[in-house]
Amino acid sequence: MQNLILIGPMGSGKTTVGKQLAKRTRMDFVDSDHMIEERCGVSISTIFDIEGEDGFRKRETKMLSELCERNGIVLATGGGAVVSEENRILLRKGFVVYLKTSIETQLARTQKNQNRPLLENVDAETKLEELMEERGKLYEQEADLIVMSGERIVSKVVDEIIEALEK
Ligand SMILES: Nc1ncnc2c1ncn2[C@@H]1O[C@H](COP(=O)(O)OP(=O)(O)O)[C@@H](O)[C@H]1O
Ligand SMILES: O=C(O)C1=C[C@@H](OP(=O)(O)O)[C@@H](O)[C@H](O)C1
Ligand SMILES: [Mg+2]
Repeated sequence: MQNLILIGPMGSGKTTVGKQLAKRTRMDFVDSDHMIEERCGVSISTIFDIEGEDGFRKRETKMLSELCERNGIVLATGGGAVVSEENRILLRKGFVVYLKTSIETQLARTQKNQNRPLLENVDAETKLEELMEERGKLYEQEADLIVMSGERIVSKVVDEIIEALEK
């Protein structure tokens, strides 16, 4: 069975939607960031502190290559997973769903969470805009399905993905 892979920016809901989608489809849920944290025994922020973004990206590619070997999982990626071509090729083995949102929604949803190092000590709105400038086209290009995930309850987003899969 093909993997269902969620892509999109920070705060688009990949982790949250992925968990519910997995329950509803009776597939296993895997979040690549959580798997990296489990393997390293420290948070994503600590990995960025010690090894920089480059170190994190190497770990992310290694993790994605392992996870994409599995079958029948719902995989929530991190927002930067699409930047590397190597990652994009790996993700294409699955059915890729892009959770699309506005910057305002991303801002509201990421405000409370402390574990997003790219948004620490910077103007978060400017940073999210810059990242979308760089990554927006890649999300669109890699998507087999695009679902709007702003201003909607999680179960509605999941409904829409399941309906599209059944077609
Ligand atoms: N569709 C949604 N409606 C309302 N809140 C949401 C929705 N999707 C996610 N959230 C909330 O937004 C925050 C960030 O979601 P998360 O799943 O961690 O995003 P991502 O993994 O894409 O960065 C969480 O607190 C989550 O509960
Ligand atoms: O956009 C990014 O580059 C990142 C997004 C994060 O995941 P979420 O999109 O799940 O927040 C996490 O992988 C890391 O902080 C880097
Ligand atoms: Mg996440």
